[in-house]
Amino acid sequence: MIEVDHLSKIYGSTQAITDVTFSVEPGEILGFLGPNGAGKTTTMRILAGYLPATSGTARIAGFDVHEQSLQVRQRIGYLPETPPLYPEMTVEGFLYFVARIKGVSAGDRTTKVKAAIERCNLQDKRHVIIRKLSKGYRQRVGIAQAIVHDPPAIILDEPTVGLDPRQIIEVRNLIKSLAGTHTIILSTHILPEVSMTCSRVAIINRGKVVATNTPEQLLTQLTGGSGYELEIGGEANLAKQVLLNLPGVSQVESIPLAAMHGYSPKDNRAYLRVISQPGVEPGKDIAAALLHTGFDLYEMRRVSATLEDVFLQLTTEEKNMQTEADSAVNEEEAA
Ligand SMILES: Nc1ncnc2c1ncn2[C@@H]1O[C@H](COP(=O)(O)OP(=O)(O)OP(=O)(O)O)[C@@H](O)[C@H]1O
Repeated sequence: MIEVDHLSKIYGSTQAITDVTFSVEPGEILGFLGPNGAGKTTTMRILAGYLPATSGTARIAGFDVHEQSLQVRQRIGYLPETPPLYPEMTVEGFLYFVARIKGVSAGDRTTKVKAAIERCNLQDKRHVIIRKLSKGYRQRVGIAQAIVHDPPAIILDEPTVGLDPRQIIEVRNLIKSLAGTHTIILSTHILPEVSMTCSRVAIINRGKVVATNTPEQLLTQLTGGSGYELEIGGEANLAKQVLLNLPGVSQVESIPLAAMHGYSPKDNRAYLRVISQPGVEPGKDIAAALLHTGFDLYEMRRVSATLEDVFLQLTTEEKNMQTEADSAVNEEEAA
């Protein structure tokens, strides 16, 4: 239903997105997840036909977002980061207005507006002026304007930002209720939003899609399942060599500072995460090998990888690689 093929966008000298490729199947909710500045809004605006790409193509229901923007706009609902509302209109008046400009025929408008109001649970507010609504209700009106012409595809850019926890749950439930009959892209920087709402996730970092999969498969693909976190006394690289030689150990990495929940790092200690092969329990061997080779073992605990680990791993590795590349360029320039 939505096909994005090698999209890139350059603003002046800023490369906002590079070679972004993914697709969304009919009825699916795809979470488009990335840290601030990753390129989510740029991608969403291109898909909605509001911004031309520098290169690449995107198709919605078979129509090119740039070449056939009129057909595309009839087939998508778009909720930008700031909903486009007319504050002096009533909820119902505004939805009639949007239905008209989205090309809903006069005969169909009443049914469509009524359906959008019911779907977004706005019955009590239909005659209220938008300016007087709370942020949560305004967001519902934003979603109602996106779906009033009953489009097959919906693009939501950070739909729960600024809402209180109760409103967040309501808006997430509303989005989930739209899946199946609609194809949805939900852009967000909030991890739990993806695990709670989406069937698949594309992770974007520094303008590039670094992974696309179901949340469960991302965990298996990138971490191989569960593992252990260790706090040891001694040199991290030596310990990594010792541990990588053990049967059942597939990966050993330093825990990034940002992911050190519950640890306050101390000098001369190393903090490692050991990933074990699925179905293997190498805990006893890890402890024995470390003590045998002269390391102190201060803490060892079993951990199940979370989507947060995967997200941090993907977004931190990319950053590290980029920092290394940047410093290589700087060294070359200095030489
Ligand atoms: N109009 C613009 N002119 C120049 N640079 C821009 C423009 N819009 C975005 N950028 C840059 O492009 C990059 C991607 O921005 P974008 O808004 O798409 O990211 P985002 O993932 O939506 O971030 P956020 O979650 O903070 O909204 C950033 O480096 C941003 O500074």
